[in-house]
Amino acid sequence: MAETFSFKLIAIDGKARRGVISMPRGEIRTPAFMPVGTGGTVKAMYMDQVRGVGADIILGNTYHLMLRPGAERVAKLGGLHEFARWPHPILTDSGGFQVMSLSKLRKLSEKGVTFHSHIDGAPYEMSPERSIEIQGLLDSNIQMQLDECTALPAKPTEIERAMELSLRWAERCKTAFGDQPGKAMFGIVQGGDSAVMRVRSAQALKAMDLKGYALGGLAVGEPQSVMLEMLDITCPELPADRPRYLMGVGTPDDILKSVARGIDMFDCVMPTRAGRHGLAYTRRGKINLRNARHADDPRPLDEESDCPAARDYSRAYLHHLVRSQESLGAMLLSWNNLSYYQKLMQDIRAAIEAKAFEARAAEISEGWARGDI
Ligand SMILES: CNc1nc2c(CCNCC3CCCC3)c3nc(N)[nH]c(=O)c3cc2[nH]1
Repeated sequence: MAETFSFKLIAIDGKARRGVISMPRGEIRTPAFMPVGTGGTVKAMYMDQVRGVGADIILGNTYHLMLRPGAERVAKLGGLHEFARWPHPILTDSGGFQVMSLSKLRKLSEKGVTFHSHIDGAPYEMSPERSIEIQGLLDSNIQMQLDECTALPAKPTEIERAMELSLRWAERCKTAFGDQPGKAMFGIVQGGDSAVMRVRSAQALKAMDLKGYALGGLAVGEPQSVMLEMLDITCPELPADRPRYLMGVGTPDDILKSVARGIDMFDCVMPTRAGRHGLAYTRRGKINLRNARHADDPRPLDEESDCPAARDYSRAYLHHLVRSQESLGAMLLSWNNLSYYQKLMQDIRAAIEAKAFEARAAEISEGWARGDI
């Protein structure tokens, strides 16, 4: 265990990077996929299973946890690691993105954002300082700055306003965070789909000498080509020796293409949310187990997988569970999907070390294209 936060690059293949983040709570192998644990739980999974499929870090959700059960309550109970029995690193988002997408009657100003809880309508205020305070109360190991994510498409003046506000909030978060050796506060690059704004945001955040950098304002409905273009423009402006986190991404294809452009960390609700809706990720693409064609199929999802959910249950049984809305359906498919995503990241890390990333990425994509699932 390291006393401080450090990022080491182990291998580089083109722009793809294999690295490791060392922190007191443990190490994070990159490129990393971080399962989303919104209310202090990775839905339908035991934390032992989450660890068992190979996750080194999970996400907590400042917005949800501050509303229920409350950040001060979690702190009194020993912090999120104790509360949720996850002893490894936790990254928390700052809450701004969730406020704008979930809460009611929200008002944004220089000071921060005021809003009413989507749960009981109670009024709240989230300033950069309060967001960092809440993430501290949760004992989060990697804390995100409070930012404003611009929905796309947006007018250039709107993109510039939100990007500049986010930079001022980054400074305030850096001041509020202070110096916490074993923890990190990441800045978030904004700038919408504007190359000029992205470069300005990245350069200003680089000057703040932060421990890590997220790319925000993407995966908000823009075409994949636009997202990838923003990566091509932004990554070269960021310091090579700090981790880069692409927020909210994504599908396996998004991940392969983003690793190829220099991204180290990902988070996405897809594998767990899709699992709860009967969708299974496999080496040969996605399977919708609600579909009647699986009703008599005795084959498992993937006989070669080392995950019991993929290897020991027939598609007919999974189809039955999903159709009957049995909890075990969501549990087994979430397990399968997270296992698939972690296996994908393991493949990616090994391929970069072997300087064979491009070829391996092509093989993985062919597997999906082949279908016959
Ligand atoms: C899905 N697409 C997407 N997600 C974005 C997210 C959220 C990432 N996921 C966080 C977890 C989800 C629940 C608990 C934490 C973004 N977050 C911030 N702060 N800023 C963005 O520009 C930002 C942009 C994002 N785009």
